[in-house]
Amino acid sequence: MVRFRRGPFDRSHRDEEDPFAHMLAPPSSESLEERERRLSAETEAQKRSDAIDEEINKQRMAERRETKHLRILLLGQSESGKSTTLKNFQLMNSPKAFRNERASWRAVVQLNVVRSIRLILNLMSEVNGRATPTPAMAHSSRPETPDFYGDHSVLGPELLKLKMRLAPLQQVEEALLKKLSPPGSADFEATHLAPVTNLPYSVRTGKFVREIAVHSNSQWKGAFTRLVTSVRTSMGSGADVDFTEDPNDPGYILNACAADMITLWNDPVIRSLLVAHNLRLEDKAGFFLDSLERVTALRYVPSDDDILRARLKTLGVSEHRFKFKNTGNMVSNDWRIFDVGGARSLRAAWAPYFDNMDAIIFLAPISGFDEVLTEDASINRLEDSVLLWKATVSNPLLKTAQTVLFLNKTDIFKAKLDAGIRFGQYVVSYADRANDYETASAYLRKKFAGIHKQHSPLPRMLYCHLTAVTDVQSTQHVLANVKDIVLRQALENTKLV
Ligand SMILES: Nc1nc2c(ncn2[C@@H]2O[C@H](COP(=O)(O)OP(=O)(O)OP(=O)(O)O)[C@@H](O)[C@H]2O)c(=O)[nH]1
Ligand SMILES: [Mg+2]
Repeated sequence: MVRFRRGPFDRSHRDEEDPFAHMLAPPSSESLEERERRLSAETEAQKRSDAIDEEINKQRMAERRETKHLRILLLGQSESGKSTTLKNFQLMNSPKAFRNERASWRAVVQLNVVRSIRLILNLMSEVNGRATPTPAMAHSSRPETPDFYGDHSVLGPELLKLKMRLAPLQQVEEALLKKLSPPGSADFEATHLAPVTNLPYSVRTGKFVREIAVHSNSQWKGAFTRLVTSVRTSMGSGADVDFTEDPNDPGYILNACAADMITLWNDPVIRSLLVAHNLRLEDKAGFFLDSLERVTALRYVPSDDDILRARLKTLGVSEHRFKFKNTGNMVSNDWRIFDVGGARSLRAAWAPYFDNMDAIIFLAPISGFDEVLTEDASINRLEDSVLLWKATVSNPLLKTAQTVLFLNKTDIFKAKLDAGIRFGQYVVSYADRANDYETASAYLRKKFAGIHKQHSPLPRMLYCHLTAVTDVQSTQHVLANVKDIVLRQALENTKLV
């Protein structure tokens, strides 16, 4: 019979083959007394060995607690409010550091202002272009809208002069972009807004006008280090920050254009033109036109609220580290929060971060029910959020993560419903239910919860909040709640509860 060796732990042959077995065996002449002494010594040795093992295990556990950080991933479409939520975390955790960065955000607010004004100027150019059709336009295949020749009559000479006087804003834009991302840096292309063109408005606002964006791992705030170090009060109003020391500060031109910008924004003709073209600037990201006097002041330093409202698109994925004080030391107080770029083309970069997340915060901006995606005008924003939510909750890599849903931008959602925009016109299944905030938000809550329940690979809780993450107070409350949920789960995971 052929015998197979079954491996190193095959006991049937061990004694014959182990060269130490013979040496370690008790002597054959061992007396009963000697045997007892030997066994007692062996028991003692075993106890010591067990104690050492236990100590090593304890150390390992402690090390694991120290190195195992709690991980939260922020997900959602572009402009859903992920980076704004991150700013709230920063404000909650280290308000001093957050406020020390005010100087950096000043340029972003200024860029936001320029962008809003440029949207108005672009619209004026288009309307003006219609007033004096070139022969090419006259033969253009572009369908004539009923107001094709009508708009020009409303743009009087005063408005046209105003438009010319605001032309230097383009220089401001260039200067600010250079500050945020110097030429040659990886961000220059991404941050660069296209110059004002004569392309039709719909085309310019679609593909050709790039949004201000900064790569998540770039050091754009570093460009402002000199200014940051000159911020002498980190908590105060920043009144003693002197930007006027810099002769090239774009704030000079912006300040000089302030009165004209205010006149333009408050002009009733411009307002009705915006309404006629369905351009609700006040709902757009980075809207500061109602605070022009304040934000164009030479010594302007953004408030907390301004920083939360400032819009800077994220490219890539960025990791942010926090040390939160926990109750007790059962779990790590080391937190990592991951902020991703939400535009469609950037979503492929998310997947490597799905593994091992303690929680995801998914932001669905419910105010987008009547809007389309900037990157793809054929897709309704709310529909995109719903599909993204479904894909997220059904992802097997995220099955053990706690799911927190923020139905965000409730302030804009409410304002739209109050203004008479009908939810049921865009969400057919809503039919003719009441067009009020309570009914519509409850409907959305139920729909998102239904998808979560139906598509989660494992049964799990859903923590859903109606949020406006630009509102610091209510958001801090919600985030404290999220922190508790993550901590509680982490404690359960360590089987210490
Ligand atoms: N009114 C209002 N504005 C909001 C709210 N949440 C975010 N915003 C604004 O919407 C804009 C977009 O928010 P971000 O946080 O930059 O969006 P994001 O999800 O990080 O977008 P990407 O970086 O492109 O993926 C910013 O100007 C915010 O201030 C909200 O609840 N209400
Ligand atoms: Mg972002």
